[in-house]
Amino acid sequence: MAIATIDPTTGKTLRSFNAHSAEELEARLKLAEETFRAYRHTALADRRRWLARAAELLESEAEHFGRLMTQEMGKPFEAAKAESQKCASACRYYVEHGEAYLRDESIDVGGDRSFVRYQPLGAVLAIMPWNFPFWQVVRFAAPALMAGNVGLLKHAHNVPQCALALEDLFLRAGFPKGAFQTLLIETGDIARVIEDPRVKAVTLTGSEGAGRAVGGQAGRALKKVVLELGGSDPFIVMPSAKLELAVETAVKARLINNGQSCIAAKRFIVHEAIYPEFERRFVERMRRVVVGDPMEAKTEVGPLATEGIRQGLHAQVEKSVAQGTRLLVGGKLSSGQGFYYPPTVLADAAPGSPAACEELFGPVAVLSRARDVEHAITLANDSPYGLGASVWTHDEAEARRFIDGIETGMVFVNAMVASDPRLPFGGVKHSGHGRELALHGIREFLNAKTVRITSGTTAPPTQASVSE
Ligand SMILES: O=CCCC(=O)O
Repeated sequence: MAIATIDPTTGKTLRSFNAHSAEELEARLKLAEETFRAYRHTALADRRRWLARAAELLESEAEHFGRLMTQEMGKPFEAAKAESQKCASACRYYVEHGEAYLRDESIDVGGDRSFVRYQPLGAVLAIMPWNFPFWQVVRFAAPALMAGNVGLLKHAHNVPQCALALEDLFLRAGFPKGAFQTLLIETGDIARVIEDPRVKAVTLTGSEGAGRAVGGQAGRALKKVVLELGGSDPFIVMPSAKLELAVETAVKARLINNGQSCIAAKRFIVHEAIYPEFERRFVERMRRVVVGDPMEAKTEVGPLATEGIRQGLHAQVEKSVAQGTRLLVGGKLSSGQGFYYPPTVLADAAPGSPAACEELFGPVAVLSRARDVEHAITLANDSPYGLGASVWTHDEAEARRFIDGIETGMVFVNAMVASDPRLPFGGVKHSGHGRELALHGIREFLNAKTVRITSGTTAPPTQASVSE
């Protein structure tokens, strides 16, 4: 696929980029390795200073970065500026907590001194998606750079200007040349980079299919991999919920980022006692959503990122309806220019249809009814994915049951699922493995080295005591 900026509001190609030649790629891999050798010994105080400077730039240039994001993938401009600011908060989080997270950790084994020392691994390849073109990258890069790793970014083919701006950002913030580099390479070259001995680990945010490919390549090369894949998050509403707030949040949680977020709520599971009212209000609100130019402040939903995504989503909707799923609003392709898709509500997904089994990566919601808590949990878990879940109830026992019973990496009660630098982020099942952000995120790409220091004066342990 061409590495190019294609305006999703018009379909016009604005800028194209050549992929690196073999020599250029080799030079970048070499630089990454050489930089790591020195970078891993840089003072934590220096890394903190550079990261703090990156945060300042992300804030002061939010307008410029936001414009790039909107131009390349169509998210509303206000949300794009907020994304740049959120990146600043992730940098500041690791400025504040990184040093403590990297400290030796003592373990009391009685007598001897034992501890875990956390050491960086080296160059980490980050394969990142277009949907949050800054946030997905910075949430990997901030902890990785703080920990003394160096980053190699293979960004999505449709956000090259964001990718280059990120390399430039870290350089201007003061990080040494080579600490964070963008690789303009084709998807077909990723396997070669993963296999390269100078690359020590891989992180991917992307589709389930990409996860299988990259996870397989990293596995064959025996390299650590973090996979943050798709999701089909349930949004469960019980009778004790505040209905108005639940409906308002449901719409927001479905439409965030033009509906293209792994943690967007996609399946709305509503208790039968309140279902008719929920459906009425939800459909009414979805009908009124303002779709349009993402640069305009009043726009709630802009275009999808590519024509392929639009066609793929529409095919999922059409197939689901043909199989018996009810269509309540939307579901028609507009004839004008741009990759727009109308906010769409489906209900009672036909078994086996895309609406029942697949991730819908766009502004399409699927409603269903639950008889009680256990039925709601069964419906929620009836998905290959396990990323997040949002549960709306003011009954504490019910909330506890949902927290225990739902098979996801994250459960939010009376709130939509959202990432936060302070909270670990990641999923189970086909949503991937490993965690980003918080303490868990920085520890993913570290060698947790066990150290045990004895006095050197006692006899070696017997086999029996060693295996105890
Ligand atoms: O697409 C998944 C990430 C969304 C987020 O971190 O807010």
